Amino acid sequence: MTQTNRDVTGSTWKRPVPVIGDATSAAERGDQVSGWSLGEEAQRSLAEVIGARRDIRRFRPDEVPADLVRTIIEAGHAGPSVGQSQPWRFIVVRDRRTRERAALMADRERLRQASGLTPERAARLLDLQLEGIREAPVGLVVACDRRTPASGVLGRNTFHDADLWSCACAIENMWLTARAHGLGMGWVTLMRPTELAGLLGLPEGVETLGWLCLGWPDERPPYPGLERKAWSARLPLDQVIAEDRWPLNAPEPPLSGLAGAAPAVTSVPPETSFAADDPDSPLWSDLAAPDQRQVVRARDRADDLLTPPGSLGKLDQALDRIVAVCGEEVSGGTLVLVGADHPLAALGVSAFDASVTREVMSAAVAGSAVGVVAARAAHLDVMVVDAGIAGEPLAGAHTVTPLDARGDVVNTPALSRADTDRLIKAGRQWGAEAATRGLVCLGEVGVGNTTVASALACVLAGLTPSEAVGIGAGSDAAMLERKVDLLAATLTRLDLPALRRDPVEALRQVGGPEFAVLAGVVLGAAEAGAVVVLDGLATSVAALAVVAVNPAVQAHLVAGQASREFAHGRVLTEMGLEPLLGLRLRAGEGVGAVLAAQTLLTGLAIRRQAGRTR
Ligand SMILES: Cc1cc2ncn([C@H]3O[C@H](COP(=O)(O)O)[C@@H](O)[C@H]3O)c2cc1C
Ligand SMILES: O=C(O)c1cccnc1
Repeated sequence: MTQTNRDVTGSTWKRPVPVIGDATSAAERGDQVSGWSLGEEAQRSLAEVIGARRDIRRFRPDEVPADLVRTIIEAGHAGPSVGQSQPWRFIVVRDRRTRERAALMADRERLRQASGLTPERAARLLDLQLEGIREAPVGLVVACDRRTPASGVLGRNTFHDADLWSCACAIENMWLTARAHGLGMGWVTLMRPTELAGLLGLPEGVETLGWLCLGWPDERPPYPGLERKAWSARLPLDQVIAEDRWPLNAPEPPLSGLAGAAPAVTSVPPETSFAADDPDSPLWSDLAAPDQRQVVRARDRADDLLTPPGSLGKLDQALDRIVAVCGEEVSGGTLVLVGADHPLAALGVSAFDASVTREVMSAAVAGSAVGVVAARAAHLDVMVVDAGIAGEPLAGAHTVTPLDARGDVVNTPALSRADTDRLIKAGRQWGAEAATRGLVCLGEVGVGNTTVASALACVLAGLTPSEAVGIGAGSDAAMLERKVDLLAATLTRLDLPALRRDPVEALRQVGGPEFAVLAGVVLGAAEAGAVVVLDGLATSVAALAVVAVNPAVQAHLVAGQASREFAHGRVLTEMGLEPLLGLRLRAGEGVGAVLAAQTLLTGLAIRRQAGRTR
């Protein structure tokens, strides 16, 4: 039977066209099923933008106009969301300290990930620049407000995570829009979600999807960076398409990517890895990480060298850091060697008698201690500091000693608060002084101080006593056991979360004089525009106290080496620092820092003198 448009009266009526919503008729839609198309030009443009979208990790320092940021967020807000719930909230982060802290979280996580890979894969990962949080002038965090019960949102009762997918759609919209405008975006999920939530003060029930870096790109990759670096390849399309059902005999995932990846994080992450903001703290500083213009200029210069970019590996990464902080001209430096005795030594934690501290420090002043000889051979200056060595003040050394009674760490605080503050202050001045002569290398002497350093590592980096102790200058099995027991006893008298938020108090409770002075040196040198080269566990844990208060200081640090102390690696990871050398040193005295400085100075000479390509 043929259909007609006439009704029982034989009439045809005019179609009522709605004045709101869809005005098309069924007839129109049936006559031209592809009539909703935006046309070939739009299709071509869209395909072009999708094909040209890249994850950007290198940014120019130029500002992004606020209206452009808004345009991009508008595109996100135009995205699809489950039940039109619009669960996204866009946090625009321009605050320097917040961005520096986020960058530090990513540095830390990068090292944690590498530690779970095969050595070859780890090396490849560490060569990659994985994010540009510090560089990008804008950080954008998409947070998903999940506090609406899933049952209250159309379509979420069955797929609970559809709200998160909605946020991911918003991100893709923003990413494409940024690309169309010539802006680069990089999506960073290399950080612990709970740490990022803590950093941004997100309430319970609000989750982030990571951190988006936004800025003008300082790379224009024609294809994905991870392909360019031979990390992974795009899968053939047919390998990812199945018909009707999951294919039989399909290879097990992962089809590509992180072979041998680290297991997922299982330990409970700390609430926050940073100290409470306290401008009255003697470790507080207004220091900013190096200006991104300098960072990019340093890299621009390195890109011109007559050698493949990054050919010096880890050394190149450290050199980029130094050049960004203080330029290429640095050709010298100073070893700041700080010594002190420790009441803890009386508890049998060292293979050597406490008198060795004075002996070695006297040799340092005379120019024949191992660290000082190394420094002289590397053409570095030496500054020797007596921070509390039993007996007369050490002739020929700078002196700042505790005035109040000292404790053994295990049962009583190591220092008084007044002494801690004073020692930090003195170190800060010496650090500024040493900074005028180039690299500032840290060294220490103090019989028993690897155990003190372990105690600080427990407090500041969350290590357990058995993770924190090492052989020091030469412990045997019984001594190691005793050290673990003493540390365990120490921790029972402390309020660990409170101490973690107050690194000065940590230095006072479970530190000692050279740690406080070294922390001051780190801060003073960084503030004066120098790069500080760390040595072993003791110097590194002193630096950690400073970084916990001021994330910007991290950009001024180079980890000279990974020492024999197991905890050293963990402390460096906590600061997001990868050690330059791995010589299994257990010398102390700044030997590793000096050897690293020598290598760094050679690298700087290459940067200054090697052939250029324009
Ligand atoms: C002769 C001598 C010279 C040193 N120079 C540095 N250390 C290193 O060892 C000490 C820490 O190890 P522990 O905690 O096991 O006592 C610190 O003085 C450290 O700098 C030395 C140790 C000795 C014996
Ligand atoms: O790792 C260190 O810094 C270390 C190890 C042993 C002795 N002194 C220092």
